[in-house]
Amino acid sequence: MSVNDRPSGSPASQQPKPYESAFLKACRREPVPHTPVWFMRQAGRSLPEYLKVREGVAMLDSCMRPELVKEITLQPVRRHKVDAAIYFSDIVVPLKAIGIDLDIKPGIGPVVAEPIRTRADLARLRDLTPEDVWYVTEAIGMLTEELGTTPLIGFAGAPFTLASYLVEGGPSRNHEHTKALMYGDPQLWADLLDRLAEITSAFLKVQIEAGASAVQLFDSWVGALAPADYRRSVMPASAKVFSSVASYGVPRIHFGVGTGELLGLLGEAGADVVGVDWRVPLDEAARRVGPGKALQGNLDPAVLFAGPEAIEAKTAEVLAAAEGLEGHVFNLGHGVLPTTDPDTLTRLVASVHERTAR
Ligand SMILES: Cc1c2[nH]c(c1CCC(=O)O)Cc1[nH]c(c(CCC(=O)O)c1C)Cc1[nH]c(c(CCC(=O)O)c1C)Cc1[nH]c(c(C)c1CCC(=O)O)C2
Repeated sequence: MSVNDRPSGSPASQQPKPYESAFLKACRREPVPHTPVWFMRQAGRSLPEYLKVREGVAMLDSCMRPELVKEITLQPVRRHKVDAAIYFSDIVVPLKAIGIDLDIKPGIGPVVAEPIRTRADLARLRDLTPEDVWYVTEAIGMLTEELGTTPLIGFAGAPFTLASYLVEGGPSRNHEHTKALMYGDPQLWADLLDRLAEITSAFLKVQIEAGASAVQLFDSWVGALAPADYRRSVMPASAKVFSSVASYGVPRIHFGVGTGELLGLLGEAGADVVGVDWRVPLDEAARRVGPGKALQGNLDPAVLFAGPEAIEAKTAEVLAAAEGLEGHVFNLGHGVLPTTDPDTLTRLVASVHERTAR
């Protein structure tokens, strides 16, 4: 029994629950009062109140302070009236928590001191326990209380995207070391991805057990792979993550960038909701994903710089392509860009709600 179950007679059910929220209904492909909206990277540098509370606090340190995590997670909910909160953290937090020496460098991203490239290196990836990430349990406990009926999305990096940072040692355009390992030593690669699947599964379970109502698996860089390689070398690990949390019954969202050719497989890996970037219109994405899944997306985040008329026109385009989908969660096709004017995001939420009110 989790906090996400339908209300019953138990005392815990007397608190308002997000079960009937538009966001969770859309994920379950049920009728909604309006199309729900949230934004990847809705918390972060686009918000002056975020920059203020982050002053003098390093990114990874901020992820380990429950009060600060709570405040940053709530900021975009208060300001934009989005339909869901996303837990403030980073995909590398569970790796840091098991003792990998890494940092998030401003303007660069995660940097790993000693890349993982050999069988001996694998031993550094030990199991993650709930005690390793006690601050996640504590922050989510506080958050679900404050959020009331607004759902909280938990998240993790998918095995491929985590492997890419670990093997390259940092952000990479071509993922050459990662692919060299994948093509050159398939057994070591499979063992590495399996290890990461275990860690990711444990991290998602901590978040769900603490009260997250949905989870998103970010495989941001998986669009670098051809479908046959994805199916053979990556999908088993991502599928393991999805099946490890299936019994909780919370919606599982799967997202990557440049995944037009992979959309069907991203669904097949075990997602209930497939995230789509801006390169494939949602009606075409629905054909590629097939029946039985909701879709999330897919306004180009750069459109938010084009002025109110263009934003409205492109929003209408996304919603028109989403008409007739089994379930649609409105989002950007990737994260909010740091220089985005936050007022455009607030207006966008209101506009989607107005245009889709039923
Ligand atoms: C690939 C990836 C990372 N982190 C994440 C991904 C997957 C999502 C995606 O594809 O964008 C996931 C992530 N990272 C962060 C969140 C917070 C929740 C939210 O979406 O609001 C989420 C969901 C906070 C963050 N994670 C990071 C920031 C910026 C650092 C800061 O504010 O000081 C935030 C708010 C740092 C980070 N961490 C990472 C990158 C590429 C960067 C940006 C580096 C930079 O441009 O400075 C790795």
